[in-house]
Amino acid sequence: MGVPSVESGFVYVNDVLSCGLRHDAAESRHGEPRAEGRGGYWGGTGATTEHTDGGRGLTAHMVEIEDVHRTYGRGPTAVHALRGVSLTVPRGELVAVRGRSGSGKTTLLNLVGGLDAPDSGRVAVDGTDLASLGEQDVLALRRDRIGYVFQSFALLPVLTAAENVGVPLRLRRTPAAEREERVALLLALVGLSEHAAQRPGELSGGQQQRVAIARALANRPALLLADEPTGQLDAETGHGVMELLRAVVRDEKGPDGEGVTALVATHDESLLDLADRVVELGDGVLREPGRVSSPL
Ligand SMILES: Nc1ncnc2c1ncn2[C@@H]1O[C@H](COP(=O)(O)OP(=O)(O)OP(=O)(O)O)[C@@H](O)[C@H]1O
Repeated sequence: MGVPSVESGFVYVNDVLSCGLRHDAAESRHGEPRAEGRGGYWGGTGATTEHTDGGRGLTAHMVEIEDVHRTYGRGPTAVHALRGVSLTVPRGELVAVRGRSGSGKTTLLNLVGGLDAPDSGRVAVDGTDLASLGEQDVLALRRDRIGYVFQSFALLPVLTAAENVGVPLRLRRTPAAEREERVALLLALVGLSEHAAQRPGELSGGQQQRVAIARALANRPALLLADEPTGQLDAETGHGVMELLRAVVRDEKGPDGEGVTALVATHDESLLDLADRVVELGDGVLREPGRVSSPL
């Protein structure tokens, strides 16, 4: 069998990036079809929410989740992953969602990332109600406005660090010179300029996650969704990666001066002090530590 080409790598990563956080999201673990046809997303007209700041026309909240329910399966084996979750994430904040394994963190991030639709309730991202978007609009939102960071890094092993970072730019057909400039800048941002020519297998786990964060930033997303980004790293390396996400949310600005917002799922207690706000998922309900009940 021949060596996989860069092009086949793009096809793969396009799948990964457009499928987002959970690679098996296209079909549920129980064979349940995804949201299409369930009366969920991708049938609508693109309505926006109303609470704009009046100046730039942006909503105050990057993410608005209102009384969202999501159940997998039916009958006695049904799993009520989310049971009336409400949450707002203001622009420019880093919000951490913590909760034990199986508490619904990935389910929540999938809904925000437009990979799945709630059974009921409302999810709005960047001022747009996702239920009002058609499929192509959801794809465009994911490609242009959201960056994903996975626990497993999801880098292409045949590509160098620089090529991995450049994949989203290639998918958007960004001219080579512009692409190379942005890749160099991003690798410098994550402290990996010296490692540009190395492949993932030649990098440590922490370095690989830094490459993945640089890739997530390539298209200047307004929202970063990170699902257990430190889950495969030791405590110290994980803290470094979380500090990087913190710095990105504090310092990075898009071409229009807009900052980055992040929603990060983690069960690592040591990372929580870096968040602007921590919310906790348990039994399908969201709580702010110290508070008794949602909504938040
Ligand atoms: N596609 C699916 N089909 C059926 N059940 C699912 C599906 N996805 C998640 N679940 C169930 O929903 C619940 C919440 O899962 P979810 O993956 O959102 O939790 P999590 O907090 O992200 O867990 P982890 O930290 O282990 O990744 C679990 O009981 C899980 O088994």
